[in-house]
Amino acid sequence: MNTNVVWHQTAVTKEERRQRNGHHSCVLWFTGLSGSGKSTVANAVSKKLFDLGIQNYVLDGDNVRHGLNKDLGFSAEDRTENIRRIGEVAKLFVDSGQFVLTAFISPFAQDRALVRGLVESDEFIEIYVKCPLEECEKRDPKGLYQKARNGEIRNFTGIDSPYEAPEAPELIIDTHLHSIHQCADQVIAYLRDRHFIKEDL
Ligand SMILES: Nc1ncnc2c1ncn2[C@@H]1O[C@H](COP(=O)(O)OS(=O)(=O)O)[C@@H](OP(=O)(O)O)[C@H]1O
Ligand SMILES: Nc1ncnc2c1ncn2[C@@H]1O[C@H](COP(=O)(O)OP(=O)(O)O)[C@@H](O)[C@H]1O
Repeated sequence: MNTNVVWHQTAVTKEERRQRNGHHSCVLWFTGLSGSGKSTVANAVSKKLFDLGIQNYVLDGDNVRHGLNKDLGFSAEDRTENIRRIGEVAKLFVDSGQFVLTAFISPFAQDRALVRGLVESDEFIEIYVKCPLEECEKRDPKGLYQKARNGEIRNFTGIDSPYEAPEAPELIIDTHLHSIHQCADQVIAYLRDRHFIKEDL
């Protein structure tokens, strides 16, 4: 760590940004197996928030791994570093007064706990995108499970790399039981219940 670097207080505060935006800011942390529906539901929620006038942005596993984290692979160490960096980016989004929706497998409970600890307790909502492995394999939107089963990809989550399901997430959405629209509405209902979305919106 560089001890000559000091945190610079910004001229505009998080509270002032929230007031200008007319809403709170927080992390919606989607976690689940590949193909469980993280990206699909996060984007559906993003659109609904956008239509309500809520500033938000989706950070997606595939996209971030093309840029910021293109030096990282899928070993346990690299996944941990992947999530740590995303957590820091998510924190900046919260500071900017926006909702940030993250769609990463984030298979390790300890890594998710680390991110939770980066922000305030009312700024982190862990959403377990629950879907049985068999269903994810059936969907196999990118054909990666097939490759993992054929031994063409190693350390694939759910096949030969572990996924630690959240023990106490704020929300669980069962994407094999409900439609995309229903799952997105479940997230929006949670946000309304907890006043992350104001009553008049
Ligand atoms: N070995 C292995 N295991 C899991 N996933 C793999 C692997 N190799 C490539 N992919 C593709 O990368 C996406 C997962 O990236 P993440 O950054 O979300 O993973 S992690 O949180 O660091 O575990 C994941 O995307 P999603 O399907 O959107 O989850 C896969 O498309
Ligand atoms: N209820 C649902 N929620 C989310 N995705 C669903 C649902 N039902 C079917 N799907 C399909 O499952 C796939 C999920 O893929 P994706 O969102 O990329 O998952 P992930 O980001 O978790 O890897 C998509 O093809 C999507 O259309």
